Amino acid sequence: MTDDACVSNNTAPELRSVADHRAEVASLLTRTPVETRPLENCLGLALASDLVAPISLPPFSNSAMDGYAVRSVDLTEAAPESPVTLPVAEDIPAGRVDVPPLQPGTAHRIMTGAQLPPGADSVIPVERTDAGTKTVALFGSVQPGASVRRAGDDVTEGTTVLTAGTRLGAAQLAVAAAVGVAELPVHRPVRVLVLSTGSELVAPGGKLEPGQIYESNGLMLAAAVREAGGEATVLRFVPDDVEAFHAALAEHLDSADLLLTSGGVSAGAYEVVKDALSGNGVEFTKVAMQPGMPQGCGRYRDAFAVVTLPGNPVSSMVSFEVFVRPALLAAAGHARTSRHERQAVLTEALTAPAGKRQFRRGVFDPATGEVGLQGASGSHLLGSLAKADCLLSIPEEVTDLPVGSTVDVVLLD
Ligand SMILES: Nc1nc2c(c(=O)[nH]1)N[C@H]1C(S)=C(S)[C@@H](COP(=O)(O)OP(=O)(O)OC[C@H]3O[C@@H](n4cnc5c(N)ncnc54)[C@H](O)[C@@H]3O)O[C@H]1N2
Ligand code: MOO
Repeated sequence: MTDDACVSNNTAPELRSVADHRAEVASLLTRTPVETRPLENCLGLALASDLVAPISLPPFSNSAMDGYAVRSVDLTEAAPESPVTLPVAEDIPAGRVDVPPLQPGTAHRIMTGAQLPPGADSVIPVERTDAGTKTVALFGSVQPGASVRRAGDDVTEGTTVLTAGTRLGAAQLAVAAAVGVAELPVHRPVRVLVLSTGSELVAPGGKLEPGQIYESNGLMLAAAVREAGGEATVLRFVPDDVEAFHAALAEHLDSADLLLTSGGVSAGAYEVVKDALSGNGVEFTKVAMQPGMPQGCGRYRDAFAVVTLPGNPVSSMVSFEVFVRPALLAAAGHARTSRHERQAVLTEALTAPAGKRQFRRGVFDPATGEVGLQGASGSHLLGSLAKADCLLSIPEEVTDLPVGSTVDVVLLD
């Protein structure tokens, strides 16, 4: 989510703006240290310094096809009705290291990826030959360079192949391996302690009594942290004892960078998160946003950073997207901290509260550039959230959007 998506001067005066709260959350997390990891342990992490290619790719000129390495001048007269026949002097499978030069008037049988012999300038695919092994009939001419992958035509030795801050996904890890690098300097993942509170919560799989619900925020937030390249540990705490809450946190003081809580922060009589963290470095506030109004953040007893998210599942997830995800990515060294955003055409009318940035769930159609709403605005509508692939970001001053309006959408996948 870019800064522009949320900056507005039209925030309700008693509320903190989305941009201010996001900056506050981001300021709590410092850049994680750099460590060197084997490639297989780098998925999703950010590269800490530029990767300069120690070799070129391809490292040597090689064949793009299974066929015959030839000199194109030897085939100028070749045609389907009048093939040119050449002796097959060598067989070159991929991996052969002693490749003899090609003499004029001969062919080498060659496989995809095998070194092009000196003297050859092109490869004719086996389908355009009689596939002979002693002599071969070639049914057409070839251009110089045909079916040849030149040394260095992909990556040149000594050039930057990946820049610092790049997220290491499958393709990035593959190119590092292809240039022969076995380990990379990366920022250590941010370690997040995910805590959900609420005596109404029952672990999925258990039996529900009337008044109880299954716990879902802990799993959701831990998964969101992991998707953003962080490490998550989930803690569950039943809210009746502030001292027990502090004792539970004390066990993790040295092993977490961020405590992420959900629930227990609004105006109820039993708000353990608020009771335990107020006065211990955490400030609670209301942000001009819907869902996600009750928020809190700070530094717990000069140790880890704390972000308290509202308990309603959609509020929790949207708050994670807007405040926590960009901060986690920045702290872990990622150059790109925002989702892809674009403008889309609304297929149905909507209304939004004045003075608050509203995030509605939607489904975006990339073929038409249209977006439809997925469910109503209620912050308990987890079923709708699970079907959505984008958030519509509706500015603070906008209260009505008719069908056909242009709206900003944040793409979630
Ligand atoms: N009088 C007021 N009441 C409320 C206000 C307010 O300003 N004044 N704000 C409302 C808004 S907006 C929100 S959002 C919620 C936030 O409440 P809390 O963060 O204190 O969350 P809880 O009360 O603990 O829970 C809210 C809701 O979410 C469910 N929940 C909580 N944790 C989980 C979990 N881990 N897994 C699944 N579901 C969870 C919980 O059962 C409640 O239904 O407050 C409004 N009220
Ligand atoms: O503002 Mo609360 O976070 O929607 O329901």
